[in-house]
Amino acid sequence: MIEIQLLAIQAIGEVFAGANLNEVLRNIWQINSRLTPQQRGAIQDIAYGTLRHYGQLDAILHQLLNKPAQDKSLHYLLAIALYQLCYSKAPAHAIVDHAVSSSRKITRNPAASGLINAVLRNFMRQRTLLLDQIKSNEVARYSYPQWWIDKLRQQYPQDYKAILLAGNEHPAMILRINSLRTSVNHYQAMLDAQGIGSEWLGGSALQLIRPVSVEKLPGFSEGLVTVQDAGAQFAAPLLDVKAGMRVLDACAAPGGKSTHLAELTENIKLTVLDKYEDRLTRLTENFSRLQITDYQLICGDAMNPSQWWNGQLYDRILADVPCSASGVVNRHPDIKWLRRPGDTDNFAQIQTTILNELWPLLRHGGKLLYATCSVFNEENNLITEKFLSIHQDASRLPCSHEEINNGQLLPGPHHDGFFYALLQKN
Ligand SMILES: C[S@@+](CC[C@H](N)C(=O)[O-])C[C@H]1O[C@@H](n2cnc3c(N)ncnc32)[C@H](O)[C@@H]1O
Repeated sequence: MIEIQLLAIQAIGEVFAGANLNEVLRNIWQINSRLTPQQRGAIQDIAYGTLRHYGQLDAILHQLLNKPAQDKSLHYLLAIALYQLCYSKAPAHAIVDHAVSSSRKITRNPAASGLINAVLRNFMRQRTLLLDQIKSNEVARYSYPQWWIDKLRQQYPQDYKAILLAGNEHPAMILRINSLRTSVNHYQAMLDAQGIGSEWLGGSALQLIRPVSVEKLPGFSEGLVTVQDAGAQFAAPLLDVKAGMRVLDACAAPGGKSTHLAELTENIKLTVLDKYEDRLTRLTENFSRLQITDYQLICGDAMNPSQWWNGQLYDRILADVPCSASGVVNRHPDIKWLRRPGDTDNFAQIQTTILNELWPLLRHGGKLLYATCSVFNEENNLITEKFLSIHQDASRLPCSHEEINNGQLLPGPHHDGFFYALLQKN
């Protein structure tokens, strides 16, 4: 457990220094190639769980420490051990013993191991009282930065608590059945035969009762299914693509929504664009696994179509723009600690530019779907309302789905948070 704790500390330290958790873990796996799948799973669980509940764990530490630990690694070690004590089934004495040993690997200062031991044992003695004392502290209760809580309360006075809590749940594993290759009923029977329970959510979406690794999914490498959140699966059907149409996915990588477009309608002229070469590599892997070969790939900037556009208008455009990702914190708990209050304004500028630049590429009568995985209004309705006020040739079509309210799909047990605005050129 000591090595697991130490690598989890490294991951959390790098996230708080500004790095993306997935990339950090990928690097840790690469450098420590001898880690077993179980060890990787344990590190991942501790890193994700500690970040998911960091507001609470940090508040407990503030109660227990007279002053914050000088060495940040010791602070993260305490947070990790508290996470394990509160949320794991590991025996408490083993967690404390291992934390003390881990502290010896971090520093030779003997006071450090004494501190770790005293703080953790103190927590175990006063657990109920300490948890009670931090109840009135919102950052501790919800485990989000205060500005994030305040923004959601202001924008969703009725729903903000449910949104915050949904972001702290373990994400569901949802599959999209490739309708070109199989059917929902048939694939569900294949899952049943493997002892993998699932629930149909509508359309091509099946939620697994318990997540499994993709290698265990029948026909995964042959392209029968894709792992994709149910909310993300709303995008392709909304765009209403017909055979023969020219379709642009302007922010396409890693290809979740564009592969869905290709699965839903055969014989479309699909162009997939993304600004980043490395992300396009992942996209091509996904296309080839799903055996989709008929598409045009462009590495280019959606903010600057003059660099890559050949002048032929599109019938449909998907603009799944870069955003704060505030609707998918359940999958990426690092996001809530990495974002800063001003980030939404920066994203809004990029989103507005992409929308304005893509609009001239759409033919008259054509449709553009503006999408984000954010719940912040500045990236969603505020962008599209401003766009509609400036572009007289644009109108907004309804996104008819009972769960989508004014374009916004709030995160819940069966899907993440998304925003969709379907715009038509008149
Ligand atoms: C929300 S993700 C898209 C997810 C994708 N649609 C899917 O369903 O798998 C946004 C994508 O936009 C890309 N991106 C960011 N800025 C861009 C730009 N200026 N032009 C084109 N792509 C951009 C990012 O690399 C990222 O892959």
